[in-house]
Amino acid sequence: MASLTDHLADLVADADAVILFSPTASFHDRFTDVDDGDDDTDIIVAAPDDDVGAERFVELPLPFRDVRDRIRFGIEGAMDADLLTEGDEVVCVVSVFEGESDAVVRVTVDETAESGIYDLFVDSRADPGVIRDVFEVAIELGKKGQKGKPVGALFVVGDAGKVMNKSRALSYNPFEKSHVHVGDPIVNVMLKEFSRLDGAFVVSDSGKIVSAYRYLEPAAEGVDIPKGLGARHMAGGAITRDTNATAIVLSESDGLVRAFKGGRLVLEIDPEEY
Ligand SMILES: Nc1ncnc2c1ncn2[C@@H]1O[C@H](COP(=O)(O)OP(=O)(O)OP(=O)(O)O)[C@@H](O)[C@H]1O
Ligand SMILES: [Mn+2]
Repeated sequence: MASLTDHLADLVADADAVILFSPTASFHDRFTDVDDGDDDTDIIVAAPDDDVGAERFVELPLPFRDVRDRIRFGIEGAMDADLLTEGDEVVCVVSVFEGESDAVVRVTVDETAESGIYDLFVDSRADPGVIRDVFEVAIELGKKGQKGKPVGALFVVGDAGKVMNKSRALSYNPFEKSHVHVGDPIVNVMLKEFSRLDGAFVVSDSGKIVSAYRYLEPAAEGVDIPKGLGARHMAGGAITRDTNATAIVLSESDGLVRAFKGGRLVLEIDPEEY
C-alpha cells in the first residue's frame, strides 16, 4: 500500500527546478546535493538577500506577504534571468506562516500568464530600490493613516520630465528647490504630511522628489483599469500608459496600495498585512 509520502511525492516528481524562498542556510544546504546530482533539477533561491551564497539567485525587493505575489515574482525573475522557460515544472518551497519553510507549491511556467510584477521593479525606468522605497512609504501611510484617519496618496515614479509635462501644479511645490530623496527618514515624514493635500507626488528615476500637488492630465485611452476605482486611480493608471512611469496609489476608501504600469494594474497590497 502506498504511503502518504508516496502520494505527496507526486507533487515534486520530475520538477525542472525548485525555488527556495528565503531559506535558512541549513535548509538550503540540504538541497545542494540535489543540484549536484545527475537529475536535471536546478535549485534557485529567491530572497531579499543572498545570505546562503546561492548559485542561482533572484532578489525579492519586498517580502511579499501574499504568497501568490511572492511566487509570481520569483518565477518571473527566474524567467528574466533565463533560469526558467515556458513549460518548466517548478516546485516552490515557501513559508506561508512566519518562520521555516512550511509549504510546497507546484507551478507550470506559463509565459502568457506573466503578471508584470517583476517588470514593475526591475524593468521600470526608476531604480528598483526607489520603487521599493515608495511602496514602503505608501504601505506605512496606509497602516497608520494621517492622525488616525485613512489617507489617500498618489506617487508617480520615474520618467519625471514627461510626467511634469503631462500635469499641472495645484499649489506651490514645496520640493521646488530641495534635493531630497525617498527612503530618507525625514522625507518620509514630509511625504506623509503633504499627502493630506490634493494631487500627486512626482519622483525621479533616482528617487528625487520632483514635486508635490501635481494634477495629472494624461490621455486616458487604452487604459485597462478595474471598474469602481475613482479619479485618483484612473489618473495614476493612465499616466503610466502615457509615459514610462510607474504609479503607486494608496486608496483612501479601501486602504489598499496598488501599482500601475503600462496602463494596467500590476500589484495590489493590503498594508495591514505588512
Ligand atoms: N488627475 C488627478 N491628478 C492628481 N490627483 C488626482 C487626480 N484626480 C483625483 N486626484 C486626487 O485623488 C483624490 C480622490 O479622488 P477620487 O475619490 O475620485 O479617487 P479614487 O480613485 O476614488 O481614490 P480613493 O480610493 O482614495 O478615494 C482627489 O481628492 C485628488 O486629490
Ligand atoms: Mn474615491
